[in-house]
Amino acid sequence: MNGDITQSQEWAELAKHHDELAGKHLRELFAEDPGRAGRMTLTAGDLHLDYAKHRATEETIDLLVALAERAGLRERVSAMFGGEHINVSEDRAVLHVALRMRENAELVVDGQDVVGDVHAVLDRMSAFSDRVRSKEWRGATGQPISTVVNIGIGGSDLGPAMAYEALRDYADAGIEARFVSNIDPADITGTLAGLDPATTLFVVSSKTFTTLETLTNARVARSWLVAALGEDAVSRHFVAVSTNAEKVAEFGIDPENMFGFWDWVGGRYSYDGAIGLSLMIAIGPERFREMLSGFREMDQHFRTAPFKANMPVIMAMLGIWYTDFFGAETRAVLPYSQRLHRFPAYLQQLTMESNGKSVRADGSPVTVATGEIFWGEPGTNGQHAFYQLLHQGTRLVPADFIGFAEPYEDREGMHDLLTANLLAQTSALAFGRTAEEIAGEGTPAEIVPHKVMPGNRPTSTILAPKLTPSTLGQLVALYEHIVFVEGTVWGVDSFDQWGVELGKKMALDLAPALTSDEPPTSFPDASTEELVKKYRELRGRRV
Ligand SMILES: O=P(O)(O)OC[C@H]1O[C@H](O)[C@H](O)[C@@H](O)[C@@H]1O
Repeated sequence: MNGDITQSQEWAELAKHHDELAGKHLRELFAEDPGRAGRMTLTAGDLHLDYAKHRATEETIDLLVALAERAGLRERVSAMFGGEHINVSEDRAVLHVALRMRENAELVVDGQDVVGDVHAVLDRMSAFSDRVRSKEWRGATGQPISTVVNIGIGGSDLGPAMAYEALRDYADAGIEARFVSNIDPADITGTLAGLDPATTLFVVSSKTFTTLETLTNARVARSWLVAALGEDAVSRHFVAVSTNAEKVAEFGIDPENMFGFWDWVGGRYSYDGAIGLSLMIAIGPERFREMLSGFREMDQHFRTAPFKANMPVIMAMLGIWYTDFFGAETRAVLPYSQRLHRFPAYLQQLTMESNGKSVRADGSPVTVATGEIFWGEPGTNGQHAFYQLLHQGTRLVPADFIGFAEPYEDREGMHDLLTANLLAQTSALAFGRTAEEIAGEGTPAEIVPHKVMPGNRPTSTILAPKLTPSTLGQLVALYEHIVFVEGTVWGVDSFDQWGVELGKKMALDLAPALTSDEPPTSFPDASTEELVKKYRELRGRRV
């Protein structure tokens, strides 16, 4: 819908329903309807979702689905998959879903054979990965590659870094991947530590190939390599992933060794394409394609399942429910999988860069909160750190718990203990413990209030058989589509990120004030002036 969805009948009905439901405890909801535990579940591909522990009834779900309909979600989904320019502020199509379409699918957008081009790049990536993995590709001294270093930031780092960590059990060619992103020199220093230039391959990943951090790190890596092996070694040790062939050539990387993508893939939606090259080298093209089939499975589900049985739609609409009706500020993502330890960080960019917007796609201001704040850590570590606030704090923090039935490798029953923790936490969060229950255990009266567990804290539980390339793809696509649905309801452009531009430009403008021999004379503001002076003083520069 155009305009302000909060003015719709559907929104008003949800507001009214919220007034009726907000005072109800999950204990009551389960007592009134014990069958909800069996009914409020969904399956998509290999993922099983339990959403019974939400402060919602079937009526809530109906009303939320009606809101999604009202927002025009159906048409928006067709528009995205059909290649319409739904990224309006940049006048671009939004086609990360094309990165995993089957080779025989057809999609021509703005005169471009999108699927053909995607598969041509995938084939080149596969051929290159195979050469590196089979040791046919050799470094300048004739030695095979043992470490791939991805140099990128944001979407050109978080995706492949998260996925490599998630799938490192599948890295079977003896090739380690490392990731460097920060312009803090400590990052590249740590990344290069212990590496042998002769066996190191750098993948410089940048959609624009203009990003300060990435180009700076790439230059440092280049000097490190050249110092050891000479200028001629560069072409054997540097490849690039970018949409900008000209800048890649300018940097001195042979366009033959560049893997492309297109402006219709947003950085944070890009690791299932060429940005995933370092991951593909580590786990192999076959596993990478299994991951793509997982993405595809979720795409298919999202596209075809009725909204009431649609996992991304239900999870997204529950996100709207808590954000806009309960006033929740954040959403925790708690993977009970050490391998997913970078997943919350990855989701932070995916969700917050996409939906952290104050104006709608047409430029008009939004009238409700947008953009959930995602955060989290793997269980059980989080339990021993911040779960106290989740259980007994004053804030409402809806949480997504993610678990797997099979470990890649178990040790003395540890995996079952891990899962027992997940289940215990969601149960305690939902149902808590009353003062009577605690007093009944003989707890002294003055301690009882401290031990009361209020409960009524909502969670989703996602269970999958095992963390594999395919289930990872399903999981990532699930959240991509959650972002899409929420963005559609809020009416924002989930595919631009103008808010990060100003800071980047100001950093470039400010750099000379820090480094100049002469004390600078102009500053953006009085506070920054003081800080620049303090910094110069601490660095021993003239003030
Ligand atoms: O891939 P690049 O062009 O180097 O961009 C890297 C990152 O930088 C930007 O500041 C954007 O906010 C991100 O969306 C992007 O992923």
